[in-house]
Amino acid sequence: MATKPKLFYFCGRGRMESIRWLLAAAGVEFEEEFIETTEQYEKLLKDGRLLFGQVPMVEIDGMVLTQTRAILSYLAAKYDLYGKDLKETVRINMYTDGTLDLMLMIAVAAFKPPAEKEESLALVVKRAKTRYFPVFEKILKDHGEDFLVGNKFSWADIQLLEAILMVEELDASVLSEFPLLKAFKTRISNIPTIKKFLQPGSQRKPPPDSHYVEVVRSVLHF
Ligand SMILES: N[C@@H](CCC(=O)N[C@@H](CS)C(=O)NCC(=O)O)C(=O)O
Repeated sequence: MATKPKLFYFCGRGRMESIRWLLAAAGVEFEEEFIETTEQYEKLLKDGRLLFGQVPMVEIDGMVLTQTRAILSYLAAKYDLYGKDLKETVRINMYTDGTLDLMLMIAVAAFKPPAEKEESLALVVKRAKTRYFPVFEKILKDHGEDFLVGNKFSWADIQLLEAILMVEELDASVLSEFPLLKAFKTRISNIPTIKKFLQPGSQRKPPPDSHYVEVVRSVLHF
């Protein structure tokens, strides 16, 4: 039997969370090793397992993968969540690059001092409302289909739901002007693998708290 993919990261969302979402949505079980100490991180470095000295790192199919987007696109292709041809794939890449940019703003904000953090998170909500969500609302309106690309469930749908839920944690009414995104959220949340991932006790991680921020800071020395 094939071994489960193994994820190496901190015990928090950060750059790994979209990888967890994609695996969970594909119905793939995975193991996690949480980095909690400098010694653990240095061992990974010393053993040459981190290509550019960074995590996320994922062991899968006999490979040691790093670079978040590369890992996500490998998983999307492997689990048939990456469109039926190059034209669908590039659209999925555009949509997921957009939602990754938005979610990275949230991840980075956790490490800022309180006043700056508040300002950054307000900007996230503004960007979601004015830059990102109008685009996805229009895509759904223009083609009238259930999914973002090719009328088929893909990585783009999974990551848009992840982004919507993250922004809703900052502003629960963020979808009030986006009726099609509201319906999309309900639809995608009810896909059985995703529904399961959204239940308490899954490998989904909570928003960053002060403990998470402290661990990352102390392991990475910043
Ligand atoms: N482009 C990389 C960036 C990875 C990255 O910056 N990882 C951080 C943790 S979230 C890290 O390992 N930082 C340590 C360092 O850069 O030395 C990716 O997307 O995976």
